[in-house]
Amino acid sequence: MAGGSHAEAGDRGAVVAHRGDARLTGDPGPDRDARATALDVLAEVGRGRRLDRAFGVRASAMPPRERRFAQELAYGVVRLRGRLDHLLAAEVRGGLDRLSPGVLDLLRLGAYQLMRLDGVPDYAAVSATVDLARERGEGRAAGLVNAVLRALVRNGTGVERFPDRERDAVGYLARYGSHPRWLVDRWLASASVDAVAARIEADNAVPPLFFVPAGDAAEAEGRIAALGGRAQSAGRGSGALRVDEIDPAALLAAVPGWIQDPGAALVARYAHPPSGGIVADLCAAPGGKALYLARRAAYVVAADRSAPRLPPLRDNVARVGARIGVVRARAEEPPVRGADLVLVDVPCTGTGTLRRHPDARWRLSAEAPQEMARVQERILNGVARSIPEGGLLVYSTCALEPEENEERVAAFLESHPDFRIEPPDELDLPDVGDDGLLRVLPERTGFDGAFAARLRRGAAM
Ligand SMILES: C[S@@+](CC[C@H](N)C(=O)[O-])C[C@H]1O[C@@H](n2cnc3c(N)ncnc32)[C@H](O)[C@@H]1O
Repeated sequence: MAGGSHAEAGDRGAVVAHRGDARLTGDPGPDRDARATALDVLAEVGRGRRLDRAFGVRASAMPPRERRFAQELAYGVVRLRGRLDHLLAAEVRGGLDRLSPGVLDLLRLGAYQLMRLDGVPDYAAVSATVDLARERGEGRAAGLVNAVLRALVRNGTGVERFPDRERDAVGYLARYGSHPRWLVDRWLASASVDAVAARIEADNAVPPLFFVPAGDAAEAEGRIAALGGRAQSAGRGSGALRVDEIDPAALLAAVPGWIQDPGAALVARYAHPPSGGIVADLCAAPGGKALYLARRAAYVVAADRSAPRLPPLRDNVARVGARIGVVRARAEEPPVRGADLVLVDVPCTGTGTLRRHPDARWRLSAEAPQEMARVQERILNGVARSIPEGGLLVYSTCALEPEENEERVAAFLESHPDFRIEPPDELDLPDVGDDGLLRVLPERTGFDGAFAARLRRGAAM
């Protein structure tokens, strides 16, 4: 069973906390609602909707306890889909392909409760799933659901039912680790089984709640304690706090600051604009890095090409009261010239943030890193033209793939010999390598993965 209190970030940076120890209350009503909501969310994800959006819409009006249980179920099933399907395939005669999407989701939901939730007795998980099948008009499948889940109870859901790690590392990592095989193959091409296993374990963890105070950290910690929460530094120079035992909405209402993973915070910290300088953040929505940069800069221009992503960005700026102007613009046609520092936090595969967006692993294709690399190259080359002599350009992603990171930077430097890597040496950040690049690895830090290159235009002094 997953323990402790956790949080998942939504697309807009909104975070909903939940406990891994969600358990039956003795009142079947709320738990039934949570299971039904989780099933609706899974159906939407199956139709191609993003998990955070589907969950945000479906669960926003639920009472907190039911919402946490629904979140544990929906996020948990998506996160461990590969593991669940391996177990279910062994029990369903004829294979999973013969099942309708609705019945497959019901089985995943039931199997997840059997596998992960000690607080839900096996009999309750089975009978609640069978009841849900009947309610959903899947009465003809209720017998199958009952038989398959009972078989799982009998046969178990442990690691011994999966390919052996020594004999079939790819099979073990893909199935027990619940990651697509192409991604496992890709990572194993440049890292050991142990290293990939550690990354996969990090991806399958429920992310804690992290918060960046707008002002003094000690004061923020005091306010969090007064609210009954616990805060401690996330470390590694991120400036973020790990916060437990507190509802994110209560935290945001009472303490000036924003919710942000330390991996993302480290990109903004590493960017390190000149104190009192002008910054342009050209892929800014929903705005976490712009808010962080505004702590040091005199003014930040936060631009994004996406109209629907601008209102949440504006809301975040207004809530914190930061010196940030928001505009709609394409990075290739920057709305400001002559900034001291330009950040392009480009769209990417997001392979560093799979724990926060567990559905992304199933959406991505093996071609995605190359496809994203072409988009990133276009943005980076377009933005470079607006960087003045002596100015700084920071390129960043939340991906872990070399095509999107090191190879992009190498190709850029090759075609732009007037730029060079210039890390912020005065900061002493442990995730900056000897080559001056920032690499935040989930398996090393417990943070979301991130990459950044701080580039100066002009000859070395
Ligand atoms: C990784 S997200 C940025 C996250 C943001 N920096 C933060 O810290 O909250 C990438 C953003 O780039 C935007 N985007 C994609 N292509 C763009 C372009 N050509 N010009 C400007 N923005 C773009 C997307 O709309 C998306 O909001």
